[in-house]
Amino acid sequence: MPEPGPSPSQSRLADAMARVGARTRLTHSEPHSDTTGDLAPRHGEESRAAAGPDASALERILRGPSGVGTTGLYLTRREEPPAPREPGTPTEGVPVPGLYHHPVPEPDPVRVEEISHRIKRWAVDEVQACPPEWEDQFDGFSVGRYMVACHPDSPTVDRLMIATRLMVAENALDDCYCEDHGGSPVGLGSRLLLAHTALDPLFTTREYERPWAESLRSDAPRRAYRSAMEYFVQQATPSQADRYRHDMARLHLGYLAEAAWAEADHVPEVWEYLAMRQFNNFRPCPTITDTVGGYELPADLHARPEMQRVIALASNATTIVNDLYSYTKELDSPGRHLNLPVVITEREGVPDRDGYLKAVEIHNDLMHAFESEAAALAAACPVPSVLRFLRGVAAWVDGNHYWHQTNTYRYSLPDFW
Ligand SMILES: CC(C)=CCC/C(C)=C(\C)COP(=O)(O)OP(=O)(O)O
Ligand SMILES: [Mg+2]
Repeated sequence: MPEPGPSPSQSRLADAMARVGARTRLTHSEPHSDTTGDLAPRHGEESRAAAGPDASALERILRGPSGVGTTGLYLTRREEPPAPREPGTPTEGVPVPGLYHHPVPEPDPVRVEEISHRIKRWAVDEVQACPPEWEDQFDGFSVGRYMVACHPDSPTVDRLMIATRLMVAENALDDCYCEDHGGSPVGLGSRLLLAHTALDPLFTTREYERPWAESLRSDAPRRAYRSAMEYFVQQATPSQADRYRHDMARLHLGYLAEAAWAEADHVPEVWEYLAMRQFNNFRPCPTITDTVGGYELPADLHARPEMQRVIALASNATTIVNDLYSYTKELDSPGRHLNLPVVITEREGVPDRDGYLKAVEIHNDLMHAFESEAAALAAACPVPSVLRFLRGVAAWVDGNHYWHQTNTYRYSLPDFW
């Protein structure tokens, strides 16, 4: 059976590789940003060897192994292709003008419906994380559509539910501890640490383990974290579970920095904000793409500096997308809600519109850097699990943009154009 043609994310990596091959050499040391604010090539260690393979070679790599006897190299394949969008079906919402992004096919409505039904039952009945007064907001979040769009290679609904429960749990904690469902920076550190033990358990004496275990049932975030993590570890390898715990510790550290600035009513420098947003970040979502897909990126390949840089760049791009689409919602919320356009405007003394448009440019620079680095890594390390993981991260980036653009229940664009 002929292999399917390259998906958007595969073609994108191939295009980016062509750009990398034609551009100045990238090196393997840490990033060094120059005065232009672009992600300049990094200084230090030896430059990368001669330009990488041409785009067609990379497309062949990214399509993965083909021919007789290679099916087994794909640990899992989707049961059915995503349903094509009916011609002329308008997608809700419009993309931010000038935002570099890749449209995605409309998520399979059958799968969206199934996930939406299952996750509502879990949130309402299984973990009591969604009281009746929050149900409209829960439905408006459209988490089923979000996750189907972000994990197009998930072979089963059960595996997709792993990501969906974690997404709901992560947002429940953000809403209840940090945002508009009773959130506060005061005492956040204690609440976050105790909730984190639902992911990264306490090991202590029997006498004290009992009250700890009881505490995990004491509020919606902890019930949701504990249950979602239980389902996750049933399908994840120990190294995937450890990766996720590490990424969630990063997230919670980011929440604490944001809370410290809120308590002091402090506006950070732009670079300080970008550093915080690299931790208060969607990272724990794309990095489970292999668990959701039913394969594993080995721990040693995940730990490579080049892979860590790709993950950070992709995750940063996804999170600045949130800053851009949630800008008006956050302007309308009580107090000052920090996001990249607001911090640029305040710290660089420019009008709101200019701050917003500069944030768009920063997002675009991050996206181009992600794609170039991912393409270079794909060419340098064409291991099937690496290629599939990179495609999965790229798909998460695209699906995340699709969800932000189309969630007109939650987001609307400023009138800057
Ligand atoms: C799902 C997940 C891991 C979230 C991590 C951090 C987070 C809550 C975001 C990146 C979304 O940011 P924000 O708090 O601004 O959310 P909204 O703009 O209210 O959607
Ligand atoms: Mg936001």
